[in-house]
Amino acid sequence: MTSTHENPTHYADSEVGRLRTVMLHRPGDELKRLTPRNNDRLLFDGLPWVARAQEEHDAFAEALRARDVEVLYLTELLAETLESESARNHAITTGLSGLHLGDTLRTYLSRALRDATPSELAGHLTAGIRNDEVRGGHGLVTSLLASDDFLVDPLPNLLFTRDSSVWVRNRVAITSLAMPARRRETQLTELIYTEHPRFAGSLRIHGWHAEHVEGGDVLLLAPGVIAIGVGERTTPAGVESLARQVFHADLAHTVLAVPIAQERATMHLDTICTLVDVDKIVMYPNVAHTLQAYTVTAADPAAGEDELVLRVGEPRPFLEAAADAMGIDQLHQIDTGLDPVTAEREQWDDGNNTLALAPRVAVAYERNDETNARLEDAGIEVVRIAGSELGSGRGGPRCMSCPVTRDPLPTA
Ligand SMILES: NC(=O)NCCC[C@H](N)C(=O)O
Repeated sequence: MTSTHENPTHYADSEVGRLRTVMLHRPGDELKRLTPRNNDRLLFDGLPWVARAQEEHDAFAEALRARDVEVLYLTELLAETLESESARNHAITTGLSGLHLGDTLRTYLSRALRDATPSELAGHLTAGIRNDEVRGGHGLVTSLLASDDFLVDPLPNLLFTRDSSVWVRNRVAITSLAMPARRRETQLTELIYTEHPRFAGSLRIHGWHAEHVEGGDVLLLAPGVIAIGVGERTTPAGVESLARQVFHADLAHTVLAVPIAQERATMHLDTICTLVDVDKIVMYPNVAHTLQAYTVTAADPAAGEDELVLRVGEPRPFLEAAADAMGIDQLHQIDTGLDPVTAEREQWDDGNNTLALAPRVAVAYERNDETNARLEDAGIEVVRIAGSELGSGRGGPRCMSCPVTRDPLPTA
C-alpha cells in the first residue's frame, strides 16, 4: 500500500476547521458510460467530455495539495481494499446481488470477477459491465437483454464523494442514498471503511441499508451542531435516525432539520448554502428568507425506557435557529448573485457549493463571478477552480469532496 498510512486520526467537527485529509474520486471510465438515453436515469444533465473533466479534477486535487491537504482517491482505496480475499468476495456478492441477473449469469460473472486483479475488479465495480462485454457464459438472460443493457450499472456519481459517507467527529456515517442510480456507491464506501487497513477500527454510525440520508444534506455547522436538509434525498425518517445516533454517541447536542424543496435544483442542503467561516454562510437568497429549521435535541429517556426521546421545537427561520444553536450572535449571510436571475443561475452552477479549506478560505467554481466577488467582499479568500465539465453532474467543490480529517474548532 503506497498511498496511505495506517490508522491515523480521522475527525471532523465543523465545515471550516483546517482541512487535513479529503477523499476524492477522479472521474474515470464510469463517465464514458453516459449516453443521451441513460444520462437522466444516471443523474447527469449532460455528457461530460471525460478527458477535460479529468483535467479539471486534477487541478482541483492540485489546488488542495498546494494547501497541504492530503488527497485520498476512492478508487485507490478500493483497489487496496480488494487485495483482501474477504473484501473481494463481499464486493462480488453484493455487486452481483441484483435480481435482474438470474442465477446462471450471476455464477458466470462471479467466477470471472474472482479472476480479476484488484484494480480490474475496482474498475468493473465502478464503470459497470455491459451485456455485450460478457464473452462466453451465454444463457437465457444475456440473450434476451439488449446488448447495451448494463448487468452491473456504472457509478458516474461516485465523483460526488460527499454524499456516500460523512465523518462526524471520530465516527463515519455510511449514508443511505435515495436514488436507485446511486445506491451501490455506499456498498463500496462501506467496504473501504470496513476492510481498508487505514480505517480499521473506525467507529461507525448509520449504514447503507438504513433510512435515507445523503451527505450533501449534512452540514456540520459548529462542534455539536448539525444541520440536515430534508427533501428529495434525505427523508424525515433519515433525519430522525441520524439525530438519534449522533445524540446517542454524544457527537452533537443539536440537530437542525431543514426542509428543502423536493426539486433537482435543491437536491441537497449544500446546493443552497455552505459555511465559509465560523459565522458566515454563502446562501441562495431566493430561499434564504423562507428556509426554516426544526431544532431537535435529546431528552433523557423516560423511566424504565432505553430509547432517547427527541425534543422537537417549532419551525423557526433557519439563520436564527442556527445562530442560537451555534452560540453566536448572528450567522452572516453572503448572497449568491446580486439579483434573483443571477442568483438562480449561479445557484444552479453550484455557486453555493463551496469547500472550506480553513476559516475564510474556500474552493469555488470560477464561473460564478458574482458569488465569488461577494465572497471576496466579505473577506473570504476564494480558490477558483474550473468546472465546465465537472459541473455536468450538478455538483461543486463541496459535493466532490469527503473531508476525512479537519482540525477541531474550539467548542463554543
Ligand atoms: N452534495 C451534492 O449536491 N452532490 C451532488 C450530487 C449530484 C448527482 N448527480 C446526484 O444527482 O445525486
